Amino acid sequence: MTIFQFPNDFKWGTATAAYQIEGAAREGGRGPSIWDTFSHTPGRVFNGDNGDVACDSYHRYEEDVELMKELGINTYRFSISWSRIIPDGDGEINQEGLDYYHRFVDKLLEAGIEPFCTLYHWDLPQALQDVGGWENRRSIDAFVKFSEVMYREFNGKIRYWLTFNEPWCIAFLSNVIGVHAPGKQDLQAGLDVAHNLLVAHGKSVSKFREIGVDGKIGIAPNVAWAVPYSKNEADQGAADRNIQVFSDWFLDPIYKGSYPQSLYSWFEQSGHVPPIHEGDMEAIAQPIDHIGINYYAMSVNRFNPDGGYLQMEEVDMGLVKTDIGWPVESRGLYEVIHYLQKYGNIDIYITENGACINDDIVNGKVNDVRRISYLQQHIAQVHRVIQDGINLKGYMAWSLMDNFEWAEGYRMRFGLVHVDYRSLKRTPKESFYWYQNVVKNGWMETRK
Ligand SMILES: CCOCCOc1ccc(-c2cn(C[C@@H]3NC[C@@H](O)[C@H]3O)nn2)cc1
Repeated sequence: MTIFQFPNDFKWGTATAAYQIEGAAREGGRGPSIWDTFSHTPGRVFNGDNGDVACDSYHRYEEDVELMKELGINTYRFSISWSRIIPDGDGEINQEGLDYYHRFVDKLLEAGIEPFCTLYHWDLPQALQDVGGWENRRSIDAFVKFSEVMYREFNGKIRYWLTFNEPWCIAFLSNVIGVHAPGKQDLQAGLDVAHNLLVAHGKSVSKFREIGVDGKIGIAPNVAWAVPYSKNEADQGAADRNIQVFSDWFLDPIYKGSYPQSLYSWFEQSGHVPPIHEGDMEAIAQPIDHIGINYYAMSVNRFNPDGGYLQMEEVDMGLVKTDIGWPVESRGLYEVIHYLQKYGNIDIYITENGACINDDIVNGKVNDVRRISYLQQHIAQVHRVIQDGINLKGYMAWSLMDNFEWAEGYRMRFGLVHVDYRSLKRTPKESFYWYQNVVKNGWMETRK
């Protein structure tokens, strides 16, 4: 038997996001977001699923907090629906929206659970998209205004903040690959969005410092770890580009004040460059306190001239996969966190890690042993990283409960808690009780 002992002050949590769990899409003064539009556009989301109701957490948040108390976590990562706070993106403030999040955050604090708040988890107010969305620099000032409202309103209640969740998804998955909202397939649009969200991030961090918020702030890139299929240069280049587009493209501007040269040149060779205005790179490079890392899987990459904007393809090496088709390989978590040490021994939180395992309820239980195995492997890697002296401060399992998995709709389940989408009944899975034990003990044991 092996025991993996974690620091006493380690943050154990779970994570969710507003559009994926709240529902109440047209209640409480909320305005439409790009995900309301996208999910109601035929063909964009599996089965025509949408977030109109989701897990109904807008009305059931007290029940959700009770589940968190039962789970024993000390941290809960959630996101703010921008269009609940400012329905048209940069106009009037909706007090009902602020009131909702005060009720929710107060419940967390009463339960002794640290709120860990993501300001932007993909749900841009539609009114801003109508005038170009993140391609339009107007969204920069709109985001800074939204973030200022939140900083001033929740200073003293929320101490841990993230500006953006998964900037690669916001920029490239949504505007170059096109499977997420707004569903564009235009490389220049992706570079414009990536740049403008970075400027918005930096200006929001400056506002956070100017206000003197009692807390810490950062950003949460989803990261890729990739190894080349062969030793030939073309395959190595493909793997490097894949890694860099998720992490370096965003963290180099923040930590170094410039884009990574090799990937910048890669895009430039096809005539695409970020729309850098005077002062932008200085605005982006505001010091931050932590980064959140979202890790799910690693990949084996090889060069393919027809392989999209990176001329890269992932090679199926026959590994065990989760039910969304991602290979289970926890080694990548260890490798990528070491890779990120080039930015210094920064405070890192694993703000998302989990498995899509679509087991259903049988005789009142969900025996999701594959999710337990996935979590065990990845939490062991977290322990290795800490043993190496890296400042890994916390782990938030994705997700507390099954929820709206974007273009996959409700068919893909990542939760420790099962949700029946007809009755909205929550049922803790076996992985919930396994994780509860790890959190309670502060250590994890494996059989051998
Ligand atoms: C035809 C090519 O198709 C490419 C699809 O490419 C991807 C890549 C990555 C993802 C992805 C989904 N998640 C989980 C979420 N993280 C944030 C939280 O909201 C979770 O729901 N992480 N990455 C999806 C699709």
